Amino acid sequence: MTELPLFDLLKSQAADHWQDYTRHEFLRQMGHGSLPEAAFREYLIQDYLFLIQFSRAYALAAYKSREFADIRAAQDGLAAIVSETDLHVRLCARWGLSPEDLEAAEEHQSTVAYTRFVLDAGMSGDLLDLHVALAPCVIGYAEIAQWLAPAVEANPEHPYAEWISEYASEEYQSAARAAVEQIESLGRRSYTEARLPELTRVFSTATRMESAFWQMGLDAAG
Ligand SMILES: Cc1ncc(CO)c(N)n1
Repeated sequence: MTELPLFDLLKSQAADHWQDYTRHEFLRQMGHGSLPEAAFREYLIQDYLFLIQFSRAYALAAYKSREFADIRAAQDGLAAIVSETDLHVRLCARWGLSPEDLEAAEEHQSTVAYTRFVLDAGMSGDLLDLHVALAPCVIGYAEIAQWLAPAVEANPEHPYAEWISEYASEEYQSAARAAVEQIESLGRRSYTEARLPELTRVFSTATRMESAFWQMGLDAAG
């Protein structure tokens, strides 16, 4: 058993990386509304490709499950990811990009690195390893949106209102709470202290890959 809930323990082990990810320069500029559209556009196109691979990772979580409770958690995670892509399709349509255009885009190395890392962590490990690799994604975005939401409340014309509101929505926030609960549930069943270094490595790597994903957007705007 751990003293802290497992998710909090992992977050504290990776505190510096978590801070870099959830308070990244990309997000500061987004919050101020000064993020160049080119940065957001590159990010959003790559994120669509990212979500295809993340859907596969949730499907892998279903495959790795032995109980319906875990299959349902994977199904709910998969459904949340698939419905998240409506945002991407809607926003990209304004730039004249269709879902086919998005799917035809070339994957950036940051997208390949992050998604294949998560899939590999899941394939080579057990269900807890996989959910730990998935955790920074949904839980981090929920935290980020809570941080940025006041900027939208102060300015309904905020250029990134739609994106921020999506992740601040009750639906997304509750998906993030379910992701924490799933980690705790798996932790109760299969966490041992001997697993902490490897779980920390998986969690930290995924968190670092999230920062690299924001950086890819910033780099695209020069
Ligand atoms: C890179 C990345 N991380 C997390 C999320 C949240 O689902 C997302 N859409 N993209």
